[in-house]
Amino acid sequence: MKDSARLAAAIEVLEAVAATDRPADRVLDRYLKDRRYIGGSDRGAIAQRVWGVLRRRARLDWWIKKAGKGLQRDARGRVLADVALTDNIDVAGIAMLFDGSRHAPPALGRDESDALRRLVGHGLDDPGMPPAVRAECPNWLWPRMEAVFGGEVEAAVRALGAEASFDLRVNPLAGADRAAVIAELAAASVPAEPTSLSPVGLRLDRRRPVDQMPAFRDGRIEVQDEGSQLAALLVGAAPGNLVVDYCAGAGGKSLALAADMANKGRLILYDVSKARLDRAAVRLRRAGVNNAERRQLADGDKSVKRLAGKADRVLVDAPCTGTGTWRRNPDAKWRYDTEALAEITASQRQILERAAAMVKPGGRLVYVTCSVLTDENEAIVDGFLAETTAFRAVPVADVWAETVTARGGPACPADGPYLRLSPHRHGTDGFFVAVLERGYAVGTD
Ligand SMILES: C[S@@+](CC[C@H](N)C(=O)[O-])C[C@H]1O[C@@H](n2cnc3c(N)ncnc32)[C@H](O)[C@@H]1O
Repeated sequence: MKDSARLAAAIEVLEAVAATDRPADRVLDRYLKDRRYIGGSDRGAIAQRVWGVLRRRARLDWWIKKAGKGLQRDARGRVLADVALTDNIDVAGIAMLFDGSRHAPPALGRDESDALRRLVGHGLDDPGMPPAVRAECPNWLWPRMEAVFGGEVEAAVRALGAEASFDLRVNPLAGADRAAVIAELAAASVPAEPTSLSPVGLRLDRRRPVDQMPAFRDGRIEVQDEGSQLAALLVGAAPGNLVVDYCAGAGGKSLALAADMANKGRLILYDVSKARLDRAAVRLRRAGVNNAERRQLADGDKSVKRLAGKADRVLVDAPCTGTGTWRRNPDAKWRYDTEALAEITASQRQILERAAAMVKPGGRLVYVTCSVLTDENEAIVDGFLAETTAFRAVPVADVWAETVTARGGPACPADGPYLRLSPHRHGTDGFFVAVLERGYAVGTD
């Protein structure tokens, strides 16, 4: 493929991303699957441009505005600005790539050439950019990020948008042991190190097609961010427990809960999405889990009511804005606004209340999001606790000592009632975890 055809393909993918709610990685996968004739290095170049433009979007848009008329804030405009600002190439060179020939993008217009002339020679960063633009943060979210991260806000938000690490969880249910898996991967020339916080994780040097490896096929490893591993460990699921994973999705955390239960007791996966629960089934089978039930939620679900006051552990991995996963989904940050946030927080509060009813006296309700925003985290949990006397927050350092340090992990990196993980501090995706315990005596509301 010529460079011009790669750029045309990147523009097509970015247009498709803008036209759908599906995550960018799915859109890109589909695009490439439908075009199997595209070779490996071309795929890499297309993906690199697509991810680069998505990660640099705020700064590209700032330059597009500055360049005046000629470039639009759309897929073509952003790719043109990206080439001008990051490829060290002049306008004549860009015109050779955008020449309208077969497989190339349509030829440059005069206004486009003029606008590009105002960009060429500049780098992507500029001292005149507002901090939110420099950090690639949507404007409406910046004050919220400042409230969470204070003086570290720029470093924190930049890290949220940088490239993600690639982590695996080792699965003892399938007979895996961390040191043995490291040795096996090393023999296949895949360097892996133990994760620094999770006692059951491995960090690879970069993203790898692990689904081709025997350790993945026979369920000894799973792809899971270290932050997600920690959230699951903090649930403290134990053999013989009744554990409910109330927003189980495709089962990422259910797999980890099942491992902690050693296949003893009952693990119930709920979700509103049948497609996700179906994907969970495949993963549960591969991981050797045989004590899990999957249930699609419907309104007024009787099976939830039957579990009232029965569960030892209920995990609520709530649907959220995903600000903590921008490293993996850079497109997601542009999909929300204050209205969408208000809808999400209303649903989080409702889900937490429904899930709470299933917890038995002495049992625990664990609320998790992969967002760093106070609206979705402390505000939800504190609002819930303010209206019930049945639950109290267990300080996260206490839970961590029981569930992470006791398994060979380090001391808790946080104090206070809740845990907030973020890439700039912990090298994980952004996560929030609150552990609430139902008392035996006081209030049952
Ligand atoms: C953060 S994702 C779960 C990820 C999953 N726990 C994992 O570790 O892979 C949130 C899930 O909540 C589900 N969900 C959305 N609304 C829900 C509701 N009202 N009740 C239960 N689950 C819901 C979504 O379908 C989605 O799968």
